[in-house]
Amino acid sequence: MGRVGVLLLNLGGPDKLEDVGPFLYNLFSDPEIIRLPFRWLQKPLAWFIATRRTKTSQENYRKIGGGSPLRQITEAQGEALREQLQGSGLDAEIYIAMRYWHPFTEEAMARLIDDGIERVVILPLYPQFSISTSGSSFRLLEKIWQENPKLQEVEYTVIPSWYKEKGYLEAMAELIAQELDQLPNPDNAHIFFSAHGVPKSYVEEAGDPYQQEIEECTYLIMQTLNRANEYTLAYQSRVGPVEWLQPYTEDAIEELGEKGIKDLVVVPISFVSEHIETLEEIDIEYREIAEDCGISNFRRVPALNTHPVFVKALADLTVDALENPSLTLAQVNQMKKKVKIYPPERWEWGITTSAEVWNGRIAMIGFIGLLIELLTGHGLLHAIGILQ
Ligand SMILES: C=CC1=C(C)c2cc3[nH]c(cc4nc(cc5[nH]c(cc1n2)c(C)c5CCC(=O)O)C(CCC(=O)O)=C4C)c(C)c3C=C
Ligand SMILES: [Fe+2]
Ligand SMILES: [Fe+2]
Repeated sequence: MGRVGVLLLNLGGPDKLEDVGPFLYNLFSDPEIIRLPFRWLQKPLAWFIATRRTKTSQENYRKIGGGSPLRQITEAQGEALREQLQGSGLDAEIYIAMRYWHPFTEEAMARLIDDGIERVVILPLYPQFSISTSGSSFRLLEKIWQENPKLQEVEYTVIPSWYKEKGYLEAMAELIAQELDQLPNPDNAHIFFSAHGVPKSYVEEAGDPYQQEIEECTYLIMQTLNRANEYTLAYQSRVGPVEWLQPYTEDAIEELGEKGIKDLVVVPISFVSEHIETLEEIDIEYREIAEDCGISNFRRVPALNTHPVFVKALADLTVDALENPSLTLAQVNQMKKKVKIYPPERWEWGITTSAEVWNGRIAMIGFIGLLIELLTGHGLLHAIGILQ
């Protein structure tokens, strides 16, 4: 076998407060994060939203030490994986490919080519697939592969999602059990799975399998845990005005508080490293909500980070991927997008879903155009003299 590389995909996060604005701009420039009918609107809208969000987001990063720990943790995971693979006789180089911040996917691919890697395993650090996370990285990689002739000789295989992996489920169950057992009465605790949300339209219109994978993953973790505790699944971190997957974490916590739940063990399940949504959103914001509604014992299960059982699971996934038939990026992008075409391909007359979708979009574009014009002083209404 030629020289092997493992490409670890992750989202990336600002290392320091000055990075927050450009990081947010990169994130909102991605059509897999904000799905617009017109490409030309993407960059101005990304600039607009990033500019508006930067201050609040910086405040949140300030509360967790002035930047995201994601790069450091992902590097430690990469190093632990390299050692684990070496221990089982596979010498592999690890490459970290972030989607919106350093080390960018393009940088990782350039290094991988320079190092003369001949076989690559593409392993997203997201257990469940979403169009907005692994899907976005896969799409970018497909483009990089198509555009670089040097990559035509590099063999690769993709692991689309891996939430059913035994070692992953066992590591999650172990961490939950540890947290439950800190409580005076572990059997009475309510287990609260908090997944990162996505807009509802991703699932219902674009066919994102994310919700189904999250639900199945939650069920499998509970089976592995093998305890009789009651549990809830809710979705956190909603951004913007559209509807996201429900129930929202904040509402579900309040409801449990009203029902008289006193002990809550919160499990972050869409992500395997500590990041702003665990350290700030759960540990600070949701804890406050819980305490305000009478939940006196609020505990959060730590992220997997470099948990040895989890690292072993990543190594097993890598070895299995090398031993099994390869999966291409085109196959995975096709396979994971299985329901409706978005936007609807064929126009239908009357009060149809497609008409409603387009009406909404046209109204949104008009509204955004007006906002940008009011802020910048340039645009159609100024040109034709309606605004001065
Ligand atoms: C599985 C995990 C994630 C999904 C799904 C996801 C979808 C998603 N996220 C946004 C908007 C933002 N995400 C931000 C940061 C961020 N998101 C994830 C994970 C998922 N996102 C991570 C790991 C991070 C980085 C965290 C860090 O420590 O830096 C941010 C920036 C932070 C903030 O301002 O709140 C935004 C904004 C959307 C719109 C979306 C689905 C469409
Ligand atoms: Fe996010
Ligand atoms: Fe958030």
